[in-house]
Amino acid sequence: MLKVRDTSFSIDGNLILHDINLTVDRYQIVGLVGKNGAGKTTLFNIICGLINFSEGEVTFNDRTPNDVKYFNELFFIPDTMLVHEYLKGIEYIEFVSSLYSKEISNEEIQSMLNYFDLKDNADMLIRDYSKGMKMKIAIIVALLLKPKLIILDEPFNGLDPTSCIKLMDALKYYSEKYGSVLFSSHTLDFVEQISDKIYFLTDKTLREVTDKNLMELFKNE
Ligand SMILES: Nc1ncnc2c1ncn2[C@@H]1O[C@H](COP(=O)(O)OP(=O)(O)OP(=O)(O)O)[C@@H](O)[C@H]1O
Repeated sequence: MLKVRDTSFSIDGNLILHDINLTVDRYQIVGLVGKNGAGKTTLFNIICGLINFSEGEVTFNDRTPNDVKYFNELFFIPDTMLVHEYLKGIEYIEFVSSLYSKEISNEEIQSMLNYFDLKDNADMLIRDYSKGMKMKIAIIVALLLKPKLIILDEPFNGLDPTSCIKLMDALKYYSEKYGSVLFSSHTLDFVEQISDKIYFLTDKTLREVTDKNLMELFKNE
């Protein structure tokens, strides 16, 4: 379903990503690791059609990012999620679901808020949310919309340990029932625990990790 083929990207003549090949299949969780500045966010921005690439091809269900339908079934949660500060949590959920023309039952919303321990904050302005709470409301929206692919850039950042465990369980459940997940993280344990496939971004190139011993990889970085 998601295919990145022989894709390269440069900024002002500096090569950031070289000849990237990546696939995410249906119902798969794919983890992406790499040191600071390796190019993970850049790669997600390319996949999400937010920046243009110089060479290669990106397709999602055979559509390219210059086709408006490409974005229909893909939901991206950036590392610093820009949520609408002057909406309440519950209003934000309602607003985004209306943008996507998705009817989500109140029961489903309440159960998701409850699961991520945000029920008591649903009527609070997002402006007053903590960093972790903002990430959780974005994750809740993504899970409720049920797109075919959720892309999350460092979703565990700022989450407390209980929320991290809940997020891992929620992503596993999501990938079994609804769709695929592509995420990046610096927490190697989480990546090893939930990923069906892991990619390592280093020296501008991407390779699939087969032995799952990520600690060893980073020792030699
Ligand atoms: N707008 C920009 N102009 C110039 N260089 C940029 C720009 N955006 C990103 N870069 C460079 O591209 C490289 C990859 O950055 P990117 O943010 O994709 O890394 P990352 O793997 O997500 O890092 P981190 O783990 O720290 O979030 C870095 O060397 C960065 O300096």
